[in-house]
Amino acid sequence: MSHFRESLESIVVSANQMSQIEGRIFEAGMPVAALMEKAAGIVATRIQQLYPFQKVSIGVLVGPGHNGGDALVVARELHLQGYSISIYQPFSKLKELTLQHARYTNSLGIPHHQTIQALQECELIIDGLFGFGLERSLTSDLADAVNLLNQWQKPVISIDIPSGIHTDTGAVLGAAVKATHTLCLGLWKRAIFQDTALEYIGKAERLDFGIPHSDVWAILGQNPLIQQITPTLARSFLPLPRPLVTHKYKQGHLLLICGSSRYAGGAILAGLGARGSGVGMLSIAVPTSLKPLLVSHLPEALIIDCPETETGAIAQLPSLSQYDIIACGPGLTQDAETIIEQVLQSEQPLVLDADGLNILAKLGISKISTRQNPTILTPHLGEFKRLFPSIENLDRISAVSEAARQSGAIVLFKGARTAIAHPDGKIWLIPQSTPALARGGSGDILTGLLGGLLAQSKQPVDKTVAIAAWLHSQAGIKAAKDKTELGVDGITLAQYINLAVSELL
Ligand SMILES: NC(=O)C1=CN([C@@H]2O[C@H](COP(=O)(O)OP(=O)(O)OC[C@H]3O[C@@H](n4cnc5c(N)ncnc54)[C@H](O)[C@@H]3O)[C@@H](O)[C@H]2O)[C@@H](O)CC1
Ligand SMILES: Nc1ncnc2c1ncn2[C@@H]1O[C@H](COP(=O)(O)OP(=O)(O)O)[C@@H](O)[C@H]1O
Ligand SMILES: [K+]
Repeated sequence: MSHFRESLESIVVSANQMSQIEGRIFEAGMPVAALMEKAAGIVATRIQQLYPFQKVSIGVLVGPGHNGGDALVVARELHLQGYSISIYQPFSKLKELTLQHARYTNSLGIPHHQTIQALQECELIIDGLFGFGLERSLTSDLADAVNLLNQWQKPVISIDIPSGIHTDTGAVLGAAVKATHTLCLGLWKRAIFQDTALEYIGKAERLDFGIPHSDVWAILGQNPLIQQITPTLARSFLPLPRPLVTHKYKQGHLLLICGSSRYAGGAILAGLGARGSGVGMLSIAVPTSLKPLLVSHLPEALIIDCPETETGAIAQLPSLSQYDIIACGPGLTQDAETIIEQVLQSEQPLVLDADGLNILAKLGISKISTRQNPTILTPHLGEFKRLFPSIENLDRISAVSEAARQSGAIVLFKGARTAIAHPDGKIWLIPQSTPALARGGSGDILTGLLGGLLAQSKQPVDKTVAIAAWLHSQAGIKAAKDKTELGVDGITLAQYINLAVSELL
């Protein structure tokens, strides 16, 4: 892919932004019908690549707007190529252009049906009910039709976005088409990155139909607020190549503070994540009784044995001044409150995870507001709710953005699709991952990896946080490919980090 085309690949837009971008194109003179012909023509070509066997019978769902218009153009082209097409068109009132296409497909003899049952024998469904113009919930008859379609469990290709999914929030509006494949038109829409929409989107693909870059930048600005991490961005954010003349302390010194007699494994896994980052020097502060265990798992790390509480948590920390980055939390238990107070006073960038976050929630999130250097919070949903109880009823992308704004921290919101927000409004999205990571210990690996990359990086902190999350997901994907979704324990995951890096280069 050329650099020119690739630069649109990272862009993620809302419905409103997409409609403004299209609006500029139309205002400049591009006929609406010509743009539809272009976009839908590319969809039809892609469907032919995916299903080249013309004997396949295809059902096409047609909505009232331009998504329906796209679907009719696709129906026409596939019909002319010899495919057997049946159309489901439940609306009598159509937008003018869509109506014209419907007249023509009718004249070609393609059957138009008002009930979805007529499509029951079709082997493939193309969904053009609604695109980014969906503004209210699907009503009863239509919702019933969509639910019935989902029960058939046929291959479904959705045009632009699965119909019924809100383009921004990814919420299901009444009912939504469960696609096996989504062909996103022109620019990635927000919903593609929302956990709530994932089961509906299937395999997502962006089809470029030649949107002028100037129109995109005119609406989004040169530094768009929301971007997904692409391999090109990931490559440019990595702390590579290393300078030839360097030494270990110049490649970053990370202090991990983690573990307790109850949760020893969290410290080991965070250490292994840091190992995967290639950090120059790794120190790990653990309760004194854990030292021999940590030394045996991580011979390269400097293990600092800390006095421990009666319950086996870290009671006291060494001086923190010599480290580039501190990452703190995995396996601490809630008894480590005093040390969280101490790390909050530290002058370095600070990553807080797991019990570090639970203790911070108790102390109050405002505790981080006086910190001079960045604080990075890495909550999963449960931790997020404890930290930000006032953020309710928002989709994940809006929620993480609001959390960063309220707290002044960089917030990495873990999930099936992890999202990272900077207090200035910038958001990074992680496009792919694997449920193989839904497993105790995956998050500890991320904490170590993130700390280790931050210690080495010369990039802005939010970019490094994003690349850590991206590598973590990629390592999971690669491990799951080799070992199945059941084979990605923490130690395995850590070993695949390096493979994710080397494949990127
Ligand atoms: N305008 C163009 O020429 C292009 C449009 N494109 C397509 O156009 C789509 C956007 O088209 P539109 O703006 O027409 O919007 P949609 O086709 O997504 O749907 C909007 C229509 O559905 C109605 N509607 C919304 N919610 C409804 C509900 N719950 N129940 C019943 N009716 C409902 C609206 O009143 C409107 O008529 C994109 O997703 C894409 O597929 C792309 O092909 C690019 C080119
Ligand atoms: N369904 C999923 N798909 C992709 N990634 C997931 C999924 N569930 C969890 N993850 C990832 O796995 C990690 C789990 O972290 P966390 O919940 O902190 O676990 P732990 O504390 O047990 O290590 C996060 O990076 C999260 O994004
Ligand atoms: K659709």
